[in-house]
Amino acid sequence: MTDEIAYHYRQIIQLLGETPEREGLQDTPLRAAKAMQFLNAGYQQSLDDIVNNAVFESQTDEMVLVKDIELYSMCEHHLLPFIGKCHIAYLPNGKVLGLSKFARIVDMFARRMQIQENLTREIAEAVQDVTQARGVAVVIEARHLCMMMRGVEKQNSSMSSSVMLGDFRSNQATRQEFLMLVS
Ligand SMILES: Nc1nc2c(ncn2[C@@H]2O[C@H](COP(=O)(O)OP(=O)(O)OP(=O)(O)O)[C@@H](O)[C@H]2O)c(=O)[nH]1
Ligand SMILES: [Zn+2]
Repeated sequence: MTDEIAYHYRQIIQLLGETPEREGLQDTPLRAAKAMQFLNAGYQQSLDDIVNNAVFESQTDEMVLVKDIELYSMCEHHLLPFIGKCHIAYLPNGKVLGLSKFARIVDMFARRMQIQENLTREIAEAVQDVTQARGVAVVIEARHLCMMMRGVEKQNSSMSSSVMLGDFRSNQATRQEFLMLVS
């Protein structure tokens, strides 16, 4: 698979006007193939694998917030990166999720071809699925290189997207508390 992707990268490099045989580019197709496979590794993962049963019984029913999870993904329109932060909160319902698993869930969905809105929803639904929480809230703030390096070339714009499930959707005070904590 890696060799096949590398073969196509070699063709692309040539079509873009470069000489794939020149010294600096000789190993580039293979490196690029490996990098692209890493950035799309989320397709090979499942929620069960990454959560690995790290769900623990707990009587806490207060909001748990994991803030500022770094996020690197690729926009599905241009295959260029979008980079930002993800904030996840949930209202436990007898179970809590291992802390590192929030970042693993973000990475699993970010390492796929995405648009930010769908990524936000997939993360929220996965956390809901695993924790059976009374509510889940996810906010992503990101900058899209397809808008910065090309296209409209706007360097300072960023995009915020959010998904509120359960009590975060139905209870204004809960939603406000979350938004205040992440702002
Ligand atoms: N909503 C949303 N749009 C995105 C995301 N990533 C990229 N896009 C947009 O997808 C759109 C694709 O538009 P097209 O007109 O088909 O493609 P294009 O000619 O390359 O568009 P420009 O970027 O405007 O040059 C652009 O408006 C991008 O800014 C994302 O995560 N969410
Ligand atoms: Zn794009």
